[in-house]
Formats: sequence, structure tokens, C-alpha cells
Amino acid sequence: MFMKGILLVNLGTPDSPQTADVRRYLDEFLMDERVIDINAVGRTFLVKGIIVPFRGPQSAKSYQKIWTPEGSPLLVYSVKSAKMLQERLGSDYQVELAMRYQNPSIQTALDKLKAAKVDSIQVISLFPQYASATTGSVHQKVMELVSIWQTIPEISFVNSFYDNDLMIEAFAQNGAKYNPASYDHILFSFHGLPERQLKKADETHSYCLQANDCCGSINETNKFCYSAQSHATARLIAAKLNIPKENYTICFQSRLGRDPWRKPYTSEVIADLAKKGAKKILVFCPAFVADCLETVYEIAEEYDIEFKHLGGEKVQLVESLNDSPLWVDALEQMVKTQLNKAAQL
Ligand SMILES: C=CC1=C(C)c2cc3[nH]c(cc4nc(cc5[nH]c(cc1n2)c(C)c5CCC(=O)O)C(CCC(=O)O)=C4C)c(C)c3C=C
Ligand SMILES: [Fe+2]
Ligand SMILES: [Fe+2]
Repeated sequence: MFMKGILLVNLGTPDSPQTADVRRYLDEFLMDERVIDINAVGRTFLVKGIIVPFRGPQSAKSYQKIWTPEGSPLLVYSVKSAKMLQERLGSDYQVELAMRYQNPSIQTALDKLKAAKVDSIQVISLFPQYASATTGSVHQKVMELVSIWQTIPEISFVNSFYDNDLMIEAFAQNGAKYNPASYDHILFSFHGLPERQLKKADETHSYCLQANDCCGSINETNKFCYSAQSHATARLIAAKLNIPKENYTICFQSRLGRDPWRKPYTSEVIADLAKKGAKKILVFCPAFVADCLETVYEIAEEYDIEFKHLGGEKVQLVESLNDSPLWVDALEQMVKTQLNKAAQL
């Protein structure tokens, strides 16, 4: 009997919300040359000299606010959805969950798949939209680790799933519970990315952030662009929920440092909406398949407080896919589609 290995990989989270663990996490994460993509000396100075010592304690306080009795939401939901996928797929498959940074590590997960003598490994990075800093980094790490194995099994990688219909439906169903028509405005807030990284992904060097409405549709030039894929995800969810174009804004959150990141910034869009008299805003965060610091703290807590200070009433977060059965349907479909593709070759 052939045994198929499935490796699900999410970003990673600290082992605990204590400063030392948060610092270790930030260090591993931000020293990744795909994340802070500047020269090694500059990156080391910035990360080890500034961000880890100063941001560490501040981030630890934020993590303490979102930590649950079971642990960090990102890990708790990722583990739950991996278990649900294992149950769905049955005993011909072995599903392992890993985190790109910290634990459970990719090394440990790959060791388990190797011990199970799997015939193939399918890697699914849990980021709907491709970015070098996330999916690219996961794929590089897996390739590095597997490259020294004596026998390298068949390996496939899912590049992105920004338009997966079941995933779109899952976000739409979560949003529908809030009756989007009853809100003054809807935001699709994606994790930000430095403009520099978006431009580096554009091999023509003349399209991304330069052509008029460069993210308005997916085409040959921008098909791997994080921003274009984010815009496409937002359009698809909006279409499912019949949200007219003028009632929503696509924006980007969680920027770090002084370099320009993809605009508009969520914080500025929210401030602007408050100025215009909006009272209730509904926020989807479809760059995240599990709730995490960036959703339950940054959006539901920080931005809600800021909006209220500016005269607004509520910033309502649409919960992420977490352990929803429809999300597990989407994962199952990705596994089966990839296997069918391989069988046809
Ligand atoms: C969804 C995709 C993500 C992209 C793209 C991404 C890029 C990116 N992130 C940072 C810096 C930080 N991100 C942090 C948290 C964080 N980021 C993602 C996802 C993406 N990041 C998630 C899911 C999380 C939450 C993790 C959790 O434990 O809940 C943080 C740490 C938190 C903090 O201190 O505020 C930092 C720092 C950069 C620099 C970057 C692109 C280059
Ligand atoms: Fe991030
Ligand atoms: Fe782009």
C-alpha cells in the first residue's frame, strides 16, 4: 500500500508568551533573508540590535492578551485543522503539521514522514497568497532539509490557493453571519509586504505598482504577485456576498519598520472612515487561515480601540477559517487535486 505524506506548514508562533520565547521566535523569523531582505550585516544589526531587544517585550504583552489555555491561537487552530484533515483522508495518508519558525519544526515533521516511509510528500503552506517571505521561505526550507536525504521521495508544493472556491466560500459563510449589508463599510485587510518585495517578484520590473490598476486582474505578469493575488481573493469573497465595489476597500496591515509597504495601510483607511462618519466596519482578514495575533489583537482589539477614539462604534473582525469543516474540505480538495495532476503526468 502506498503511503502519502502531507505536510501542512504555517508561519509559527512563540512557544509561550514570555519575553524570552517571543524574542527567540522574532529572532528566527526576522533573520530569515526572505523576510528582512536586506544585506546580512544590516539585517543582523536591525534584528538582533533593535527589533528583538525592544519589540520582544512589547510583543510578549500582546501575545499574553491572546494566549488561550491551549496555547497560541495560530498553533491551536492549525493543529485542529490538521487532525481533521487526517480523519478525512484516512490511513493511506499521514498528515503532519509544522511551523516555519519555532515548533513543531519542519525538521521534526519531515523526520516523522521519513520514519513512516511515505512514497510522496505534498507540501501545503497555509498562506492563500504566495509571497517569497512566507510560502517561498517554507519551500526553500523543505528543499534544504530534504536535499540531504539518501532517498528523496516524490515531492510536490502548492504555490498558492488564493482563488480556491471552497476557501472563498468558507470566508464568505463566516462573513455572512454578520450581515455585511448592515455595516457602513467592509475591509479586506491583508498582511502587508514591503513594496520592495512586491517589485522584486515582478520580472518585467515595469508592471507591479507602476501600471495603472496593476492588481485589477490576474495576468501572466502578476500571477505570482502577493498583492494581485490578495486583490483577487477579496474580489471573489465580495462577489460571493454581493458586496458592491464602492462598499469595500482592500488594505494592508501589520507593517514593520520605516520602508514603504503595500498601501493603503489598514490603520489609515480606518481613520479615514471614522473621519467620514462611519460607525460600523466589518473586517475580513483573508491572508490568514487561522486567527492569530494579527487578527484577534491588531484588528479586533487595537484598531477597534483606535476607531472608537475617532468617533466610530465598532470594528468587527470576521473570524478566520480556523477549524471550520469547509476549510478542511478546501484542504482535502487541494490534496486530491494535486494527486490527480500527478497521476495524469
Ligand atoms: C499571511 C502572510 C504573512 C506575510 C506575507 C507576512 C510577512 C511579514 N511579516 C513580518 C513581520 C511580522 N509578522 C508577525 C506576525 C505574523 N505574520 C503572519 C503572517 C505573514 N507575515 C502571521 C500569521 C503572524 C502572527 C503569528 C502569531 O503568532 O500569531 C510578527 C510578530 C508579531 C509582532 O511582533 O507584531 C512580525 C514581527 C514581516 C517583516 C513580513 C514581510 C516581509
Ligand atoms: Fe507577518
Ligand atoms: Fe503586483
